[in-house]
Amino acid sequence: MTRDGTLGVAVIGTGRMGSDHVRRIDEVISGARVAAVVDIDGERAGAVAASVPGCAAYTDPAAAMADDAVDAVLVASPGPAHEAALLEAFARDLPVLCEKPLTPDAASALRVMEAEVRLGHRRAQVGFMRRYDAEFQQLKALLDSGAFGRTLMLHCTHRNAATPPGFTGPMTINDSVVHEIDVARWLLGQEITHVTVLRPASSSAAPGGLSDPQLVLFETAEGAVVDVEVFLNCGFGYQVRCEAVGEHGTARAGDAHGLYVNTAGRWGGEIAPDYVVRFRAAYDREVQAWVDATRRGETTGPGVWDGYAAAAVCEAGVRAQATGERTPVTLVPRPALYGG
Ligand SMILES: NC(=O)c1ccc[n+]([C@@H]2O[C@H](COP(=O)([O-])OP(=O)(O)OC[C@H]3O[C@@H](n4cnc5c(N)ncnc54)[C@H](O)[C@@H]3O)[C@@H](O)[C@H]2O)c1
Ligand SMILES: O[C@H]1[C@H](O)[C@@H](O)[C@H](O)[C@@H](O)[C@H]1O
Repeated sequence: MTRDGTLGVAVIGTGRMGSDHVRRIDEVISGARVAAVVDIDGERAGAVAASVPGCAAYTDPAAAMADDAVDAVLVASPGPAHEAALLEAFARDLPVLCEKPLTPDAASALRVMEAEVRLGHRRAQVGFMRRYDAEFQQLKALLDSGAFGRTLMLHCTHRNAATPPGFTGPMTINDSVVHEIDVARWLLGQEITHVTVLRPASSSAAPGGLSDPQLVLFETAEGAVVDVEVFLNCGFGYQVRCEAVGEHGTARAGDAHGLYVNTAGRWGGEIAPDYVVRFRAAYDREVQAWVDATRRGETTGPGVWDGYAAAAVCEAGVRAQATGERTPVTLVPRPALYGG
């Protein structure tokens, strides 16, 4: 850390999320600065580095992590590149904020978890940003207060305007539904034991071969049921909602549509175009929380066990998607490092 205690961060991957996190660290949050950026596309890394005073550009994550100005790492490369970056950071005992998913499959997530367990202390926070969204936090506090009794069901909606090019069927689970997997585990405080995926007739807006929308069902260890409508080419905007059904009441997060407007014989609010807009404040809080905890020498928030458990559920989900069968989730025992 620099003499004033500011955290020097290397941001790995300078695409949509990485460049937004660079802007966030540079302009929005306190206690950190972007010391380096890394992208296998050197031109992109160079262009992003040029926008931040004193920022170095690299094409190799290991070289950036060896830079003396780097105290911590924010991983925003695509999921398949996360394992290598995490293992390199652990080898140097550097704190990490890793964008979701931790890794795209359970075996690689397990390798990452084993490496952190060998290190002997938690070093990574996983980018499940909904845990930092104000409405989701209110919902969590309400359920934890016990006012609604046991939570019996969650009804979730996850809609995107359109999928980016190259989006595949398994990504529906691994990249999108992974958020509901984390939200369900977090809100209910239970592991998911079984996954079922139903595939209605696809929308004509779905790119060739992609099953969209889908209905994903989770069953949990204490008998709760979670349904997720995931519709990634809905066309009209970005919508994420979660309604909890308790014994004594229901509550729904995700309806804040900004200004409520009456005009020309109609009433209504706005729908965010994408996650960058909808979850802007949550990303800000998430990165600030990571920086604050790291400067205190702590690791907080969703961690590697959460990333591993989510990857195991995703793996069952991808199998359930292909077979149409109710598919069990297999988890290794929870290591003591994560409260097991
Ligand atoms: N939390 C969220 O809501 C959210 C939203 C979008 C994306 N994400 C996650 O953020 C990550 C990045 O997604 P994105 O949409 O910004 O992708 P992107 O394709 O826009 O950017 C990825 C960047 O990483 C670079 N890259 C690829 N391999 C690399 C490597 N080995 N080392 C360094 N750089 C590498 C690419 O050249 C590209 O510039 C993914 O894990 C994704 O799932 C999270
Ligand atoms: O990578 C993105 C991101 O995680 C968004 O939050 C989610 O809504 C999208 O479906 C997914 O593709």
